[in-house]
Amino acid sequence: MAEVKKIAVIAGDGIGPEVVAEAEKVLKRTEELFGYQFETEHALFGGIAIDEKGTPLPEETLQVCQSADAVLLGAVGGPKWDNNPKELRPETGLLGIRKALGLFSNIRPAVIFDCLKEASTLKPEVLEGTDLIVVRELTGGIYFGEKFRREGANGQEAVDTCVYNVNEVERIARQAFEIARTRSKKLASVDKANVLETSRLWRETVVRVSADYPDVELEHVLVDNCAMQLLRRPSSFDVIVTENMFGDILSDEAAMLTGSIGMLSSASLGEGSFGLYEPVHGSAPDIAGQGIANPIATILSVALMFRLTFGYHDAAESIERAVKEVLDAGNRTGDIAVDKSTAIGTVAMGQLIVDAMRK
Ligand SMILES: NC(=O)c1ccc[n+]([C@@H]2O[C@H](COP(=O)([O-])OP(=O)(O)OC[C@H]3O[C@@H](n4cnc5c(N)ncnc54)[C@H](O)[C@@H]3O)[C@@H](O)[C@H]2O)c1
Ligand SMILES: CC(C)[C@H](C(=O)O)[C@@H](O)C(=O)O
Ligand SMILES: [Mg+2]
Repeated sequence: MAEVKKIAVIAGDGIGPEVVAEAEKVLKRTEELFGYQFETEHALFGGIAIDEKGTPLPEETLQVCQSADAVLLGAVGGPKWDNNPKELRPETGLLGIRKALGLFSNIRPAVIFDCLKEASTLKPEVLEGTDLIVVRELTGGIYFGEKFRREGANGQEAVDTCVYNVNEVERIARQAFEIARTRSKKLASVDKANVLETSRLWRETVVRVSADYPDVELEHVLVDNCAMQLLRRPSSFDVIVTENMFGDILSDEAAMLTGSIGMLSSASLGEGSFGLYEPVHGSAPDIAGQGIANPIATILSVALMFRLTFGYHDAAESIERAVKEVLDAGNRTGDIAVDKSTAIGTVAMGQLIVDAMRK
């Protein structure tokens, strides 16, 4: 009998609950097919937690996550809470949970399915051979530096500070080199070292760490150039490592190589095997409640959880193969459909994937 794995499930807001429900069906099917056992515990987080508990990250939610082996998260936020400075500030919500759980490394693979090339923003010949991962530093940089307002000579000023220490850069660099080692041994470190002091420290540190990885070919790319090269020569990238805000932006850009942000899964990791798994997309208030969100990013996040936290490679492969089969058969949610009139909904897509899973 396999050991019971505890998974904290945080559905969140907007389309979060819709896509997480499909991912939970995948967990259940995995138990039936492979005999693995999962104990799920649901917790409130984000806007719904503000409404019900008065805070985006209640203490009990943090405890549920801390006592679990992994966290499955949908998405949080929405217009109801976003603009109220007292409510869903990212620093108390998403940023707070990442920091509290020590999740400094955010892995965002952009997997291109051949049959979806028609949905991509790029021409098929430019996309050919593209398979890349953005490794985003997650608990430092301008997101976490001191922020304040002050009265300046010309009126009110707002200040966001960007801080990185050498240890923060070194640990993410080492992780990216390790990942590159398991792939095509190419690492692009993205910074803005022609302008930013944090980027100069970043580059120096990556260069120093690279001495321990002589088998990995390292290139440095300035972030503005990287944004352009991602559209010009995406297949020349394999692993991209970058700081928090650059990684946020570049991973949304990379999503469009796959056809939609509804396809991009992610893993947020710390030092051990514990991880938080979530789609890269947000709560999509514009389509929430309509049953049309693409659940594939969340379902592929479960596959990442199986690989990176549990080592259940057989079950991960079963999910990934099922997703490919369902897409190859022509099934599309609206975001990846060329002919929108043929699009299927969230539940139908989830069920097709569950039904296609095999041992
Ligand atoms: N990790 C998270 O929880 C997370 C991530 C990003 C944004 N957010 C929050 O989500 C809210 C909305 O943010 P946004 O609109 O900038 O970004 P978003 O990712 O929610 O949506 C951007 C666009 O992509 C579409 N989209 C996103 N996911 C989709 C899916 N699965 N299927 C089909 N289409 C999809 C949306 O309909 C929208 O048009 C904000 O409150 C933001 O702070 C949360
Ligand atoms: C909602 C926001 C705080 C978050 C981020 O910037 O990290 C999101 O965009 C993401 O990519 O997970
Ligand atoms: Mg983002």
